[in-house]
Amino acid sequence: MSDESGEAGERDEADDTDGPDDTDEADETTESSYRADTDWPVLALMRDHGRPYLHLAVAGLLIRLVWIVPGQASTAILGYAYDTLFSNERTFAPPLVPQAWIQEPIDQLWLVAGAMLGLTVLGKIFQVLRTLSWGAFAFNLQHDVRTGTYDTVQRLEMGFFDDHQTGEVMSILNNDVNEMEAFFTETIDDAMTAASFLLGVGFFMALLNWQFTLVALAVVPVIVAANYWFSGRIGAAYGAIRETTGKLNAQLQNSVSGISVVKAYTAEPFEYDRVEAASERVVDAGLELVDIRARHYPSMRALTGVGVVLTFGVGAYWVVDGPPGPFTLTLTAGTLLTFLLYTQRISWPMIEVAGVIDSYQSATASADRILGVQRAAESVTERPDATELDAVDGGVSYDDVTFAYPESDQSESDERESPPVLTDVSFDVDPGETVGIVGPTGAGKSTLLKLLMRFYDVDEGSVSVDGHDVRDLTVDSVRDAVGYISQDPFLFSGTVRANVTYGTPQTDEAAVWTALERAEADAFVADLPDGLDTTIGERGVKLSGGQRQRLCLARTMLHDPGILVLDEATSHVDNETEALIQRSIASLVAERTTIVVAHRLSTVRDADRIVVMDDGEVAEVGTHDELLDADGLYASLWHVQVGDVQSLPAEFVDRVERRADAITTD
Ligand SMILES: Nc1ncnc2c1ncn2[C@@H]1O[C@H](COP(=O)(O)OP(=O)(O)OP(=O)(O)O)[C@@H](O)[C@H]1O
Repeated sequence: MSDESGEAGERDEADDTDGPDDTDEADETTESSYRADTDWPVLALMRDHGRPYLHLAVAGLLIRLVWIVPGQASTAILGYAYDTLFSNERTFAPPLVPQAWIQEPIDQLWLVAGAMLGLTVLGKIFQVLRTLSWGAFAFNLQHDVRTGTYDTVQRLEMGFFDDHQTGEVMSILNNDVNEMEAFFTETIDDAMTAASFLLGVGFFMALLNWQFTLVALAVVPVIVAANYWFSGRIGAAYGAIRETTGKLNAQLQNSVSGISVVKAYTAEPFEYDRVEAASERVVDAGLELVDIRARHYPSMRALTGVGVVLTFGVGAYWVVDGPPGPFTLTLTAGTLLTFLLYTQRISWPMIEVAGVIDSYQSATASADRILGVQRAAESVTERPDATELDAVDGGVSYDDVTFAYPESDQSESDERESPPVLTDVSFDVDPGETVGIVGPTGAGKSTLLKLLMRFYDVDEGSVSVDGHDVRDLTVDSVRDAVGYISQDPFLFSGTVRANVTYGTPQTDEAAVWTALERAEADAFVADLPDGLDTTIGERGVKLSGGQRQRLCLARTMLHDPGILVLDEATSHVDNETEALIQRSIASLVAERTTIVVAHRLSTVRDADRIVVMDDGEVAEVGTHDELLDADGLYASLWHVQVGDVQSLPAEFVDRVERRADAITTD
């Protein structure tokens, strides 16, 4: 909060240098993707998030309004006392005070001193109340913006995360929201302080001598014009700073999270160059900002100085020689003293206006990005009449499913469709059945699972659970019914217990150990230094791939879903661990419908049925033996895996060679 008599609140540049990316190209392509392009984005955020705390803002505003006139009365009293007590130009007869109390000059002096002291004490009490109510409003509002934006981000469809870099989203949730805090807690109050100061001073000036007020405020139109110019320039500069800061964060996040690859390839100098380039772009944007400020603030001071000199020069002439030119009102020395004090003091709010514009434009650049995330289109939306999937039998059907990933052309801010990755896919999984999905890389296997989880919605056809189109069901109830174990299982930084009971926090210790036993994870967890309470590091880095996978299986066992989908769940482990995991998966699979995506065909050999995908289409369906007998794509893949390459048909070998050529050409 600025002191009312203090200097202009020039913003600290250090606040603004928190932020570039892989390449210059990426800079260009993501530029418009975080912009809401809304008029008045700060007001929109306040409207969306400030309602519950409106009473606090109103209290702060009322206190401010009540104090506008009394806040400037001391200076007017000083001028009045000078004219009446020292130069005897006027009689001492203040309103509302019985004349009998102020017969003697000493009584008059006491009254003046008492009034000024009373106004100062009352002013400080009002300032405390105003600061408390406005501060409470500002922090609650900022909290609401942060949690609201986070909630929106976690509900956005997966496509958003495919297109946006985590580091930049983090930058919005953290840096941009923090920028808003500075605006809510300081600038709004500073703006009101400056406005009420100007109004109060303007009121007393006009009351004392409206003609001389025109002279004293002659520089104001020039100041307004200069601030208008400043507002446009500084707004563009802040937009560039937020943009480059977000990209720097994205680059830092990329480089730090890929640190093991960086080290393995001794790519530290390369990564350093990328971070340096990104940081230099922030510096360039920051220097532009500094340049604009460096020109503007001194100009403001010079202009207000000209105002004081003008007031003194014309005022002194006016007092001595009477009103100049067209003016008619007389000016006393005491009134001139009051005007001089006012014009001196007015320079702070005049410059503060520039600080408020500066901070407002900074907040606008951040608010625009926050709203850009809050208003990101959701491609998976819940129908208003969506129903809950209650008791799950576990039947799953894919009917003529065609799907293409939405491809966003961010530089144009529009979306266009990429070629379909699934075309007319149909197959059923009966309750309790285990179905394997196999096929060459990129055939669309994982995509099938993502459609079932409603990470995306089909373009044509339908995916159903127990006969209900998943689009007619609530997203939560579908995801509750499906247990998904991916290729790269995610563990949160925290204890083994917190990770295994994630989603089922009330589980007792005995149930946790049972789940660990069934997942074949009990032995290694018991050997950890603190057992269930051992901290396993960010993303479980202190565990092996197989251990992580088994903890995820234990988590799924506690969750006990009606349908289990496994996406290459054993792809990252050795044969011994695979055998262990397969044993634990077997106990999960026995009780529920299971869909298993696998490259290692041995994983699905015993499945009730195997769906063979090829280039987004279903190529074959059957049991392992049926498919081998059919001697098609599955049989060829099987021969590759068992090392029997002599039995491969010529067209399969051709196909693999064409694919390899295509990859090399790409
Ligand atoms: N988020 C995405 N956005 C755009 N295209 C995608 C996305 N995810 C996958 N694809 C593309 O969709 C196609 C099918 O991918 P999918 O992951 O389903 O194949 P897959 O058969 O599971 O492959 P793999 O066996 O290598 O895991 C691929 O061409 C892939 O490049």
